[in-house]
Amino acid sequence: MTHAPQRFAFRLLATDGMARRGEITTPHGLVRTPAFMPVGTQATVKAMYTDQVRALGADVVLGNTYHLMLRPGAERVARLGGLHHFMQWPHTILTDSGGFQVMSLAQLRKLDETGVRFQSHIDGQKYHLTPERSVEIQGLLGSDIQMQLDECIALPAPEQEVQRAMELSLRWAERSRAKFEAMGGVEKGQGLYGIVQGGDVPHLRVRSAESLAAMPFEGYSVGGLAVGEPQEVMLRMLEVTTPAMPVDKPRYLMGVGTPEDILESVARGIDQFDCVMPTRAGRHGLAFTRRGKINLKNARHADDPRPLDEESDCPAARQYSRAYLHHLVKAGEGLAAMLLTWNNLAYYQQLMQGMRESIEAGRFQDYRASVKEGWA
Ligand SMILES: Nc1nc(=O)c2cc3nc(NCCN4CCCCC4)[nH]c3cc2[nH]1
Repeated sequence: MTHAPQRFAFRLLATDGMARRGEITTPHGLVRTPAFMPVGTQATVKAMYTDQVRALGADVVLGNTYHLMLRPGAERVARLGGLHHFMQWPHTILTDSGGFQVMSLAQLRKLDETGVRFQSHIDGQKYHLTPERSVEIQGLLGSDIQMQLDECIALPAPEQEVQRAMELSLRWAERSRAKFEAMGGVEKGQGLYGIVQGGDVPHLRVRSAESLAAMPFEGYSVGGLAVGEPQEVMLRMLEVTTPAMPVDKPRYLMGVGTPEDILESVARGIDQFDCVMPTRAGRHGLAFTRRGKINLKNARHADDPRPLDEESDCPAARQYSRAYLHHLVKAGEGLAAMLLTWNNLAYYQQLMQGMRESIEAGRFQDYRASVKEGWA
């Protein structure tokens, strides 16, 4: 008899203040939290092999419904065996639902109660993305952790606009959930996350979180942040939002962030993160290190024989001189993006591992202080 796959599960292993150490079980393995999820928008973590991403300690990578529905197409990926096989990543995949990317990338967008109509930024083809179609696409891709379709608005925005978008997202949460259950996602052990909206308005944040908590989502995202608001506004919204979220489900802060953003957000109860920062910055000559950021475009590195960080266990940080990396960046060599992306993802995963260990040991505040000292 075909044995039913294990159900999606989250175990809280330790807490230290609001910081949490947990473990998510998905159909493709375990996700250790706090977790940083490298972004693999078009079925690749840019400039990296999947084995390398795994070797750095990543348990999950992020894919995007918007990009993959346009190219190569969700049905085509399904015909070819699903996204895990297509990109040769046999571990957990989380996918975003497309709403955020439509609003930031597509042309001629029209949003209404049914969903969002738009034209592809690639070839102008017309699409109608609904909560149901977004879940269907994520199912076709074989995503282990799926997102509801939501409406994320830029900040600052008038309160009635924030309320309208938050209430629409709640109605779309219901429709996304119904489609996910009709497609058998629960039985497959996949998870669907509700996304908390509410902008920078505390009582709307709490209403959104409490309404979603009444629905049986496997996890909850905090959306509508990292959209141009100051860091202190983002952190303040976390302080009002995470206490209103279920304590026994994963919490995912979308699109965040810098190492400092992540440290401060773990301190306020967030478990999962994704951001293009380490990979995009790597392609633009920027290295994240324990001593802060280094811009390798800068001529001051031209004769510097030192590596980025001789104590790092990542070859990109330990073996190559800053002079060489500066040369590669100035020469526009592809190896520059490869080595700096490798270094940056290594740094982010080392930061997450350090947080996980410090929470287990009840020493998160000491770890947070020591990391910040290094940047000073
Ligand atoms: N479905 C969905 N809903 C959101 O409210 C959302 C909110 C988000 N906020 C961001 N911020 C990304 C910020 N990023 C920082 C580095 C440079 C590129 C932009 N990504 C997001 C993705 C999101 N996805």
